[in-house]
Amino acid sequence: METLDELRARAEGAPSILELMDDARVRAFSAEVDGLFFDWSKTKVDEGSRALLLRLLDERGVAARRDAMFAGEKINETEGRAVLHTALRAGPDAVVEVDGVDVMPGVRETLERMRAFAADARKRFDDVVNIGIGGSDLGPAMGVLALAPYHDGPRCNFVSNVDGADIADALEGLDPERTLVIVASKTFTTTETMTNAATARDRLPGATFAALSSDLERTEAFGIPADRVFGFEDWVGGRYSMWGPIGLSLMIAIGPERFDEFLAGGRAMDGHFRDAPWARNLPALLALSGLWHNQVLGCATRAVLPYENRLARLPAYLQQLEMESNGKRVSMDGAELSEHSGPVVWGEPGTNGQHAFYQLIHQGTRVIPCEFMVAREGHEPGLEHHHRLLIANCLAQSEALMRGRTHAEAKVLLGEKFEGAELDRQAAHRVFPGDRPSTTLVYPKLTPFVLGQIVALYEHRVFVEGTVLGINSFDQWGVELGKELARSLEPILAGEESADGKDASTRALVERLA
Ligand SMILES: O=P(O)(O)OC[C@H]1O[C@](O)(CO)[C@@H](O)[C@@H]1O
Repeated sequence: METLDELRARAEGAPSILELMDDARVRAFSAEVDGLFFDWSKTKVDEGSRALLLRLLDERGVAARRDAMFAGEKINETEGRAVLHTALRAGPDAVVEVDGVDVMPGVRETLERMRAFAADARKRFDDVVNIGIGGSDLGPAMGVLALAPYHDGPRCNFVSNVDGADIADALEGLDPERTLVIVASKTFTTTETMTNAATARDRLPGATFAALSSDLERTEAFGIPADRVFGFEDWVGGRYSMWGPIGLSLMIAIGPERFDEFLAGGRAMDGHFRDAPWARNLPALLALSGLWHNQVLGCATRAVLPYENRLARLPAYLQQLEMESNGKRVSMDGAELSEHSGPVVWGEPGTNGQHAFYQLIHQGTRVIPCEFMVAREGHEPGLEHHHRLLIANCLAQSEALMRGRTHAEAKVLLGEKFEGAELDRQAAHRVFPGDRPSTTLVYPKLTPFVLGQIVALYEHRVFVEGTVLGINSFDQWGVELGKELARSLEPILAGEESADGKDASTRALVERLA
């Protein structure tokens, strides 16, 4: 891609972030929508590079593909499907057609059924156990923790791992009469989920079961009556599904009205993504900062660092959203990508990470672009001083990464303690190279509406990055081979089949573990 080459050339010998920094830059390299403020001034993108990055969006036809997505066109070409998670949060008057048929009456009807079911479940049950994995787990699990201050419904437990410890621990001490087990699986075939669901049925007789799935035949075969099944269409991808039936546990936890606020937050971000010019468009700006760091500068990872303890599951949620979407090796036409695919995404809430892995971010030899997130206000009355410390730490980290500390400054700090060569040696360990990039997302307070804004912001960011790279962000063929091989190994481990066809290492491991 020529524009990317031009960007790489500009990045060579670009001024430092501190040299670029001034008030005008902060104004130019930040944008705000509905209280959400994104600052990407602490990157090395200058005006010229920003113009090229924006050009990339036009060259790659991002606007046309975005409009095609919202219009229900089948942009998930390898599976022949539309991509319409946005329909799950569209307003009451929306009309969204797939193959000439408006899908919104069905969406609204399911949402109404969910609301009635959730309202009743909030009275009848003390515990909800959501059994699902990947997109059928991470969204609601992340959301229930994030919105703990609004959680006034039954306790919610999330079981995902096929490790029997997960389901055994979750079922411990539950009263079947007061427990709702939700089997969440789009396909209703996923080994982990179906194994855990069968165990729950055996071990908790008398519990009420509900299902969230696209496959109504399989839910019936499992024995779940139709009035406790909430279906969705194939145009909702697993990792984009927490807005609909897969969000049922979240709706039960916080109540239907607050779930509506969550949907409204997502809807507001959709409107912004569709209407705002790219230069002020938050999903586009997040994507451009991502492309700059990953494809232009060659940084293979990015850290997501929420200064919000209740966003502890957000990095895991974003790992699936970003890495399952944009971790591809070929472009839409099947040709090998000419650029790297999406980055490794990882992170932990601050300030905990500061006492664990930030050492490497500050002084390691590789540059790790950091995405900080922080709220202006917390939820804990009387603990405002905690929140001030939280904000101070968040801002201190991005400042330290940018500013760094020179050898001369380190020597001054050491004062009289050392001299000569020993002073130089000791100072070298205390040098911070600085000029390390970060972005900061500031939100007013982690309400259901704001969580909706943030999740939709990241969804669209992934879409923009994927589109620029020519990737289909909505399939996940890369998970299939491991599943097939696990299916072939299970009977070998059970002693029912021979390991002869396997390689020497796998045979030796089977022998040790069988
Ligand atoms: O909801 P299902 O069909 O059980 O799938 C769970 C997860 O498994 C995957 O298909 C990957 O194996 C994810 O994309 C999906 O979110």
